[in-house]
Amino acid sequence: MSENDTDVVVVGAGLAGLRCARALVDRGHDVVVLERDDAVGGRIRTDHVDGFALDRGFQLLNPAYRAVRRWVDVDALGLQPFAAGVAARNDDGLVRLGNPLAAPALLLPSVRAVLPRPREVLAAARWAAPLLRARPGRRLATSLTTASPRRDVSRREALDRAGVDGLLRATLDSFFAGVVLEDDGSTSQAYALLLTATFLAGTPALPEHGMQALPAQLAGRLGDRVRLGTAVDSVETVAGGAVVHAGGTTLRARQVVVAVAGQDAGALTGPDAEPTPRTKGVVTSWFAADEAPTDSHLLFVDGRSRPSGPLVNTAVVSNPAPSYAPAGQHLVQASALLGPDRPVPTEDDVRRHAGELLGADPRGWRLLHRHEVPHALPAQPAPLALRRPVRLRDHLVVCGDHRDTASIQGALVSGQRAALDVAAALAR
Ligand SMILES: Cc1cc2nc3c(=O)[nH]c(=O)nc-3n(C[C@H](O)[C@H](O)[C@H](O)COP(=O)(O)OP(=O)(O)OC[C@H]3O[C@@H](n4cnc5c(N)ncnc54)[C@H](O)[C@@H]3O)c2cc1C
Repeated sequence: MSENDTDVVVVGAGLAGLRCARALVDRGHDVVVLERDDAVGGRIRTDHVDGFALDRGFQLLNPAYRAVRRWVDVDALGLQPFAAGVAARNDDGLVRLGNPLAAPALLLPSVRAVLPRPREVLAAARWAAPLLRARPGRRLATSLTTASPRRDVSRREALDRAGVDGLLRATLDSFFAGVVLEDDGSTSQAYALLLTATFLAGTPALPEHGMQALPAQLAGRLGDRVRLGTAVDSVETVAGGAVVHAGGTTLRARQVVVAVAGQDAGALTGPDAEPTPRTKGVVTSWFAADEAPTDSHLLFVDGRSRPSGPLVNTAVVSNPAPSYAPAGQHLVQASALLGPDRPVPTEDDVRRHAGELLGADPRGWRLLHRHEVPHALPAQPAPLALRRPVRLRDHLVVCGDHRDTASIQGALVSGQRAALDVAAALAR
């Protein structure tokens, strides 16, 4: 045994790798985490520009995620909640729809928006009915996916079958486009319902010091077990363990956990890796404004019959999250889909569309930065595969959001599952 030997090497310090490492350390194992980048967080990083906090791609933390409630000190993050709803620009103006239980101020606007549309409301209720039918006492995710896995269809098909159209369809479609990063309705209906339940259970928010505070908190408990700036070149399983090559260093461990994003995993796990998951991209433009374009704390979407594009959503982030902008300044995010057939939109188009949705003149806004994230999320088509195996072979385990749901919740759960599998193997 060389001096480098350890029980477990975890490759990657995103949420999955950090959760996995922490669970193993708590069980008394020696763990080393190797991270390629100069900080932990993976897809959850925050840049600080001219006093503004700019997350690398707009995203929100829902404190209702079970994994977050269980493994994150939510109070320490100083969460700043958005309003629990959306503002949809439609052909007649702006409507505000929300969960009145979480945001009582949205009760009247929501009632006003849906009252003239009883048929649409009934259809939307039909679409969401499986949420009500979920068996009491079972986890919703399990209920939705194991009750009738073969019946899971795309969210487009489910909405069509339920007859959802008009304003509610346009609002649901544009809202989901920004969450699951596709606007063709290809995401699993079971996953769309799971997300809906999570949005009803909790209000998405931003930590006081930016989204990166979340992985930073998880890493803080690991101390110098995390080695930054260490890109792993290869992982080799050998008799009794695995060997990890990183730069000039070789590390031998009894178990290795590859906790990198799905599109990068195959290069390290070798020929028996699962097929690389299809990913979806997003580009977020961040603007500074001297005047708040609106005082709303909502996310704005395009619910018009002919959306002008290119944005899936926009928001004045500093309204709900004042810590994201210096005093007297305002921060606007504007996000568009990114992919092979979705090039980065021009700044003029982004500015125009954000101005239309927010009902403001965008000409004075200053572009602070544009984050292009081509592999933001693994696709979640139907039928939803909720729990993919984490053990690839003896001494080698994988985790990451590509093993569970494409979310903060999924990444944390996959890390925990990997840790339990590794702990069991170490005990043998
Ligand atoms: C723009 C955007 C918006 C999102 N919005 C939401 C949202 O609102 N709500 C939600 O729940 N989820 C959201 N997500 C998804 C969520 O952020 C991810 O699911 C989660 O962060 C994935 O964590 P992970 O640990 O699986 O992977 P990653 O974060 O990708 O971590 C993998 C780590 O491995 C490292 N690595 C890769 N290769 C190597 C190597 N060879 N050697 C060493 N290290 C390596 C990487 O640097 C990285 O740190 C969003 C994601 C993005 C990008």
